[in-house]
Amino acid sequence: MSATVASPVLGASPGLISPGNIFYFLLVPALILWYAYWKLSRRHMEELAAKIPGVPGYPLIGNALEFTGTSHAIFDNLVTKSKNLGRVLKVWIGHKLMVFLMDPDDIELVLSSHEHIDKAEEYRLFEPWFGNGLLISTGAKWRAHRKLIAPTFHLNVLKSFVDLFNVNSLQVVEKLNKTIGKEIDCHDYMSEATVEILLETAMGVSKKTQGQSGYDYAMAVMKMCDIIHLRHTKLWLYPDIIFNFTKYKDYQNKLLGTIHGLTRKVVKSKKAAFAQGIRGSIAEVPEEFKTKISDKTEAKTVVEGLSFGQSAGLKDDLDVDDDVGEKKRMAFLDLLIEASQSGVVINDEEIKNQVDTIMFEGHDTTAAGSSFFLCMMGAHPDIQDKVMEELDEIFKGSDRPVTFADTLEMKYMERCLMETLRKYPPVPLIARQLRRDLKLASSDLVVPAGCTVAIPTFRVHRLPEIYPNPDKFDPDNFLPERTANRHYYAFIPFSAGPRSCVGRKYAMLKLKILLSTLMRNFRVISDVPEDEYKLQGDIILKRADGFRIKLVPRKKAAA
Ligand code: HEM
Repeated sequence: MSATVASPVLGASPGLISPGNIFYFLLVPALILWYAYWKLSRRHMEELAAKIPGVPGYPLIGNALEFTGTSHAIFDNLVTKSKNLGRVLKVWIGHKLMVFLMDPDDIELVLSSHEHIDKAEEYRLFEPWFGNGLLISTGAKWRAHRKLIAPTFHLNVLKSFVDLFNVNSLQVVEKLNKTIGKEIDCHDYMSEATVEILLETAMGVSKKTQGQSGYDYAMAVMKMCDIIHLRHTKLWLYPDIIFNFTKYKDYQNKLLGTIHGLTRKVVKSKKAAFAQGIRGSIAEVPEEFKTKISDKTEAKTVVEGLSFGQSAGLKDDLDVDDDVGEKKRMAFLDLLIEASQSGVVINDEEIKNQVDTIMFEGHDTTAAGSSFFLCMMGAHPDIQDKVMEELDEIFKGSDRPVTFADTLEMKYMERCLMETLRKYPPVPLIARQLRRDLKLASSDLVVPAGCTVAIPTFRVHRLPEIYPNPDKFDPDNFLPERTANRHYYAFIPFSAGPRSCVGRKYAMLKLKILLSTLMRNFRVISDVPEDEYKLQGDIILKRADGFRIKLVPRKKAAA
């Protein structure tokens, strides 16, 4: 071979020092150094994690295979496996550590803390949807916005929504009258109704002027949840760098177009009304629906269902009894727009984020809760009879609208609602990012900083030590004598502590008015026993087999 033919290596450079070689010489040690640093920085976490019991996994992927299959299969698998394990359980998903806590004493440490308030990293997938909204924000921003928003769900504001809850509930009855005797998925009806109720109450706009049906919005939300759940379970879709090149990204953009389209319109109409000096909801209430706004003495007789936790001697920012003053007693969007006029506490983009957050949190959770309630009525006719007896006692056959005072009399129905939220908590899992090690109360274990702490409400609500016969639907679980000595953190459908649900009183009042109106008009029939339900826990708990029920009229349906 002639010496003039350059070797591909030597010919490129007379020595070993080519730019390519320098790159490799530097890259390899840099990678080794980075890996050594990464391993070292995780040593503390891995040492503590090694002591926590868990399911054996595989190298590199850990327990990731437990999260494969259909939504229902994943949910079923996790629930079944966790039943036989202890109350603290570790799971590795690739390099990510998740520690599940099921002991109420441990849960209290996390949820009551003002330190462990950061949402888990997995919530970042909501960012394109909610931006920096209350559900996912943290630190000073979260604190300032929580302080601003919590009073807008004060009982005195909620009482002013009673008439609109009534009007909207009767409109659902009219729609359902057309389905008599046919099998329906009641979740479709509940989703549409809960979106429309939110528009007319917390947002204070008329649903008629929004040009897009609540149903389209609700369906877009449901599909967005499917995408987010898919990214939580199909791990290759989790990093944006891959997700952005998939068909799901385009689909997500389309869905967000529908979702943000509605919220933009809502903010625009409210601002226009505000500019004209109009305050409060612009939705119309026909004269016959106008009930007397209850006086302050009634607020003092609030039962535990509305004033969650107060009965257990616990208070948070929603349980303040003091009169917060006329100025602060404004509905959600009214107050945000007023605050934005000064531009200090909240700007326009942040208002949109909060509207997106409340529209999602406020509708999908209550749609699931009310749908499960109706299924429970169908599955337990004896319990349904008792609910009807109580309602007949309160309303004595009259068609009059529900008053706030009536809702306080619905003691048995409230127990049924609580029991529904126990067995089927709409938010089946709450997750936090730990910034500091957490020494557990139930054992000597320490949960390491840097991991995700997951609180599976669905499992906690079925602990046999706390709820004997936990799979039985038994509203008496919420008799005062039974709740009195129960650990407060053993029933957490609305979470608890500083990051508890701001909408819980709104939810309970709305559900009582909506569901009592339905139960005054219909009997629910269902021949699917509870143990045949196929559940899926993608963000919000649902029945994968559909919320199938039939309705028959309790009295002659309106023509
Ligand atoms: C049955 C109905 C509802 C249930 C079961 C429920 C449950 C929950 C839960 C468990 C959380 C904590 C989530 C977490 O930490 O990841 C939460 C937070 C929240 N909920 Fe609800 N919710 C319901 C209804 C509502 C309603 C009607 C609204 C508003 C109108 C609402 C607004 C919010 C907001 C804004 C947060 C975030 C609070 C914060 O982080 O400071 N929720 N909800």
